[in-house]
Amino acid sequence: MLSLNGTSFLDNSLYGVSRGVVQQHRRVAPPMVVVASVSSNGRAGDRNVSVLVETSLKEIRDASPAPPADKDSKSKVTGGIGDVYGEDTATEDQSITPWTVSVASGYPLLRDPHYNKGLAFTEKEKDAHYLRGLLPPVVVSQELQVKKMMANIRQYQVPLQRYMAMMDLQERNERLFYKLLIDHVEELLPVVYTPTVGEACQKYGSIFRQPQGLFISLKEKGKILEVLKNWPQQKIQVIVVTDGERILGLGDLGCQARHHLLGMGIPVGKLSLYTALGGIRPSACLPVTIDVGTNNEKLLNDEFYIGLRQRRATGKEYAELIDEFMSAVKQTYGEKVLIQFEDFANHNAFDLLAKYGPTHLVFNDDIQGTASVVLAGLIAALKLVGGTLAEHTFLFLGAGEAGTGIAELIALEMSKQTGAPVDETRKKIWMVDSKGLITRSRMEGLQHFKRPWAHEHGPVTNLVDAVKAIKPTVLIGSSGAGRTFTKEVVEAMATFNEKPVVLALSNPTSQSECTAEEAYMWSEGRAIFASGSPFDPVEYDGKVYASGQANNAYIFPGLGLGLIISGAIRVHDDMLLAASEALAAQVTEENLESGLIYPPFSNIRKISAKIAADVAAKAYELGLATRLPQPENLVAYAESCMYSPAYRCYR
Ligand SMILES: O=C([O-])CC(=O)C(=O)O
Ligand SMILES: [Mg+2]
Repeated sequence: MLSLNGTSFLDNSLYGVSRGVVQQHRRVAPPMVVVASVSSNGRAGDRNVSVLVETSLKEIRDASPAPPADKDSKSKVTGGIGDVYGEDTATEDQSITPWTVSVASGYPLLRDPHYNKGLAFTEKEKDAHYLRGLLPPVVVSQELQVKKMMANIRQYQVPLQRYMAMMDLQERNERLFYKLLIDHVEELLPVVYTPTVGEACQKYGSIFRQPQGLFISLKEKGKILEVLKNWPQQKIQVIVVTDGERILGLGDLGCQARHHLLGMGIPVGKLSLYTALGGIRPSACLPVTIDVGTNNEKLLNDEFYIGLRQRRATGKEYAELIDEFMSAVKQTYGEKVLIQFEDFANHNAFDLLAKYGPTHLVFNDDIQGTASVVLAGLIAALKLVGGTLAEHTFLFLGAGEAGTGIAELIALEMSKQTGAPVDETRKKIWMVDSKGLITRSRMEGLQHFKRPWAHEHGPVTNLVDAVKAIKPTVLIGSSGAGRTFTKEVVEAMATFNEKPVVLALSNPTSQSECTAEEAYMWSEGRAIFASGSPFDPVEYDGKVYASGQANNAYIFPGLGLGLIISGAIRVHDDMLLAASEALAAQVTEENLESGLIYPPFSNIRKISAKIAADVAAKAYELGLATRLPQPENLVAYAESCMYSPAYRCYR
């Protein structure tokens, strides 16, 4: 262990670098425990920590005891609090030279969310890390902390208060936050994710918090490479990026809401799930908000708005900023970093995916993740309603990213199953947009992503008439418009289907096309229903109906893990199909009997490992994997790579 007294350590000429922050550090009373190294390019990496140290990896190794045998720290340089990677999963590339990491002890240690354990520091740790007197005498287990925090959170009746309590915890004690989220995933998912995150993005305006990700605005044009260097972590594996133009079904939230945290609400929320549900270590996740302005008048006129106060840049200006970002990311983190596009507006989302799909490891959650989760639900639903996919007829309300993305994946799967060309299988899928049924006669005015769904039919101007005309067996809401599956619509579905499949996908709950209660009531309890945001079980006619959550949160964490563990360099549609099939395979007879077409979220880490294994297997099969040789048991390998939120012992 390289454990040095701060003052003498800084005076030691072996460790040559000293910058302004070092001076600042000298004034901090408690000595420091430091684990340090710099990247091979000699660049001091971590501008946010209080000490920057330049030395070679070898010097640290020499100064370190033999690595302990436990799995967590295997073959890594360890020292004092935290190792040079800062986290512990096998998803790390052991060959890279690490970034600078320095870790404070004493008072700053209690303020560092990555290492803070609160009341769980042991007596030995209190002595070794200058904590004595800074904490009350009790030493509690992480389990007891979880119990206490859950009791605190349950005291709040208002979801936004629970959300804030969770965000506070994340900023205070990251491992406890993830332990809570993992151990109580079903209860806490609606708190840190949809619907509450959407409400938070819209409503919360008064509390200042720490920024939690990178803001890249037009002001940073020409400097994005430098901006990325300001982020404290170097080994990034997943980036979730949004430009805020279509947040959930809520529209343009610009740089979003009115304070720093919420500017990042969606990317931060998604990445929390990458960690909790998919086991990607937190320090490998980078949330990014691209700010090119907003067309939301309310925000533009809001004196507290934190984003660029201008209308959205478009065309060349927009494309150049994104292009600079994409290049800078690849240059900084290499070609195996996964970039997830989230909540871009339709007019950019498809183009960005088409443009960067061939050159980067990119994934659009709203087009591809939603598609994969819905296909999984449909595969499971077939066991209840009978028939093959190709024997069903699909009608979508909403022909944007989610709708056309899902439709395309269904058409691909049908084609795979029947051998018919995709052009043919698409004919079983119909779409209604704001102008009515999409038909060939409307072809000229249609955006390119809607055209494959324009079939021969006379004009139909609204959903009810479309339902009556097409007689779909499956009705899918991807409109972002709440309460659009009216009584008449659901009743019509129930007249010609014994078990109508009704999926109300739009988020958050306020935008859901109908509620679970409405779906069951209006179909006399016969609907197979799932929704993007969760609904509590409902009672109808003396029977309790639970409904599943058709949300991409089932897919992206496992898909991301699979891409990372295989070192994949591109996302392929077959990986999405593999993810769908893996998820559908996790739906048990028991789930189906109670009307659920998704497995419970309580098993999500196991499910993610299975999805990851099948996605990775597909990456190897397609020759897109770079991590060789292929592990023999991919499920076991995926599981062994997952981040654990258990506290580590600081020696
Ligand atoms: O965030 C969610 O809950 C699902 C999603 O991607 C969206 O609605 O845009
Ligand atoms: Mg989304």
